[in-house]
Amino acid sequence: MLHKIINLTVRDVRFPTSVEQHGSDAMHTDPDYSAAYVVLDTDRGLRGFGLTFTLGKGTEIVVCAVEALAALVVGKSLQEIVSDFRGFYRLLTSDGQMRWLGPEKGVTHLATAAVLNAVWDLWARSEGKDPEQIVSCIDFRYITDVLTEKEAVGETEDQMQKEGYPAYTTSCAWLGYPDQQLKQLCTDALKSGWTKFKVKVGADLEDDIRRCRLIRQMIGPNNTLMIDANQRWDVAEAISWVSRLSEFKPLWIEEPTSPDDILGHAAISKALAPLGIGVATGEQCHNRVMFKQFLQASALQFVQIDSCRLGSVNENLAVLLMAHKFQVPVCPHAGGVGLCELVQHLILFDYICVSASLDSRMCEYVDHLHKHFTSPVVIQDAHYMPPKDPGYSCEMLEASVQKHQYPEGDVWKLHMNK
Ligand SMILES: C[C@H](O)[C@@H](O)CC(=O)C(=O)O
Ligand SMILES: [Mg+2]
Repeated sequence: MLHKIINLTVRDVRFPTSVEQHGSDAMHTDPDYSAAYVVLDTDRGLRGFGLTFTLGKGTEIVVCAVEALAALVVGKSLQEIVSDFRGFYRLLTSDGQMRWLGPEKGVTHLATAAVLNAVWDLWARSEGKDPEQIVSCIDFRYITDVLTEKEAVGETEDQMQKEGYPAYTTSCAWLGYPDQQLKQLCTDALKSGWTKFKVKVGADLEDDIRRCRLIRQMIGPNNTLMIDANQRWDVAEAISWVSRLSEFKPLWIEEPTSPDDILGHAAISKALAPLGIGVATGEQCHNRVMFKQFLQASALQFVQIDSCRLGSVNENLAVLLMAHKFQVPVCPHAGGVGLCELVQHLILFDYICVSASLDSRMCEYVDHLHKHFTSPVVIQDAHYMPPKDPGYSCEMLEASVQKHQYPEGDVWKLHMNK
């Protein structure tokens, strides 16, 4: 356990997913799935791998922010960190100068996530953990009015090894896919056992009606449909637009408006409840304090944690526990590179140690870029199977990193010369 961290490297790794419109939505029309990829080296040779997800441009800014945090990590031993992980979390998020850039939001928080994801990976590779130890990593400051440490430790049975955790797919219906591709992908997904599908909406109502009709016809009345607008609308517009799509019976509308508008989400939730449509959000919810207020205001019916938007496992645990207290199901966001690999750990923890329920719960799956990881997710019959390798599953193949490093990797040299 006395692994002293002697070096932190961070690299800008980008995949040109926008070329084929993978990952496209109403607000992010040309996403290049990217990561600020962190490696921690220790004096005893053990390494920790972490990342935070970005969309191409701007990854270099996150890389700078990680570099600015490096001095707080390098020189510490793993034992020193995890014996007071809550304190270490606070050290990273409360640095007297750096916190001015956040606090606990935006680029600095994405950087915090990358660093802490690597620390968690290092810790997980070095030993096993129990729920009490994990809860001791959470900074309860600002949320004790709704959740205390005492309430936080729970237990349940583990059926996951046999059945896996239920998943839904977003990969059939990115906004930039033409109808023919959408049909083909949907046919293939149905054959592979998928029963829950998310469709991107929000750019053009007539297109949405056509695409939702197409998908609903293909999946039939009993499979589940979700729609995702990626923050495209104002509040009133969201209500009227989604009402027009209600005939397709979506389970939820995701990110209908600004991710910061808690009361707006509450108004949308209230208006759409009679139509049987819930509101899902979280992939751009900056921190546990925002989630606290979303829950307090009944502004969301599905909590979408994100392994890289929040301050790593530490802060995600706080949100899982608050969601449990408010009895709101957690359905994590995973649309990005490495997010499926990371978030599978969090959702398994939620089931095994917190919620003990699969009711209204499922984890997002996107079928992109897994081949670049040393321990890619395993999906069987539309379920995430528990990862077997030690660690947090976000180590990338070195060859992939080199090839996709921006701007010097071969992929980008080729791309820029076109
Ligand atoms: C830009 C990303 O692909 C985004 O569209 C992902 C997302 O909203 C989701 O997976 O949900
Ligand atoms: Mg989304």
